[in-house]
Amino acid sequence: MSLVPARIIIVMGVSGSGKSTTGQAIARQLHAPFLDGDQFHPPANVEKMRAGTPLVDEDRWPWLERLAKALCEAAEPKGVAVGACSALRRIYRDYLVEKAGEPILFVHLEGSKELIASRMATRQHEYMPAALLDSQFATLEVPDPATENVLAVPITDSVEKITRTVLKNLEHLKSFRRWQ
Ligand SMILES: Nc1ncnc2c1ncn2[C@@H]1O[C@H](COP(=O)(O)OP(=O)(O)O)[C@@H](O)[C@H]1O
Ligand SMILES: O=C(O)[C@H](O)[C@@H](O)[C@H](O)[C@H](O)COP(=O)(O)O
Repeated sequence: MSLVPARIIIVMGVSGSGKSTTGQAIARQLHAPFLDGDQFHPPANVEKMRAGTPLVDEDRWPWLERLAKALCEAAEPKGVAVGACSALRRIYRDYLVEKAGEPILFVHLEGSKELIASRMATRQHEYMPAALLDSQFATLEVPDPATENVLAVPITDSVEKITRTVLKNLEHLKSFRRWQ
């Protein structure tokens, strides 16, 4: 499926894959607002993850809805907004699109568990333990480019290179012109 024009871009992937870092870099280049999914969790979700307990579907629906609606609002002023959200399962991605009421371009940060574990080991995170990485991979349903509006990029590339790759793909989306 060729990429569908979207005002909302969500950088997705397992914890530690680089969503916050890359999402901020893309937003900077687009002069767009950046919304980090981590900020939209209810306290109960944060406490659960901090305690080393993986979230389940029921924990995620209100979080995903809040983030989708906030991204819609954030995209109003300039016609673009960038988010970071693990969006691990296909049903979560479909739910984000449903609640946004418009297309979303997902950028999937793909990398090995070993590489991501090594990056988690050297980062400071408010609450997410590296011990949850296994459950993240167990829950991840890799997006299918044939049926989902997704661009997969390898996290072995630098943040700068990933950002360039994403922007290059946006150029083919007519909505990109409004952002320049
Ligand atoms: N492309 C990259 N190359 C090297 N290091 C990266 C890259 N992207 C992110 N990082 C580093 O990996 C760690 C995890 O990134 P982060 O943005 O916190 O991931 P997430 O938001 O998916 O949990 C951070 O220390 C970050 O600086
Ligand atoms: O289970 C999930 O859907 C994810 O764990 C999601 O909740 C997010 O990944 C965490 O908030 C940790 O944030 P980072 O992805 O920034 O590590």
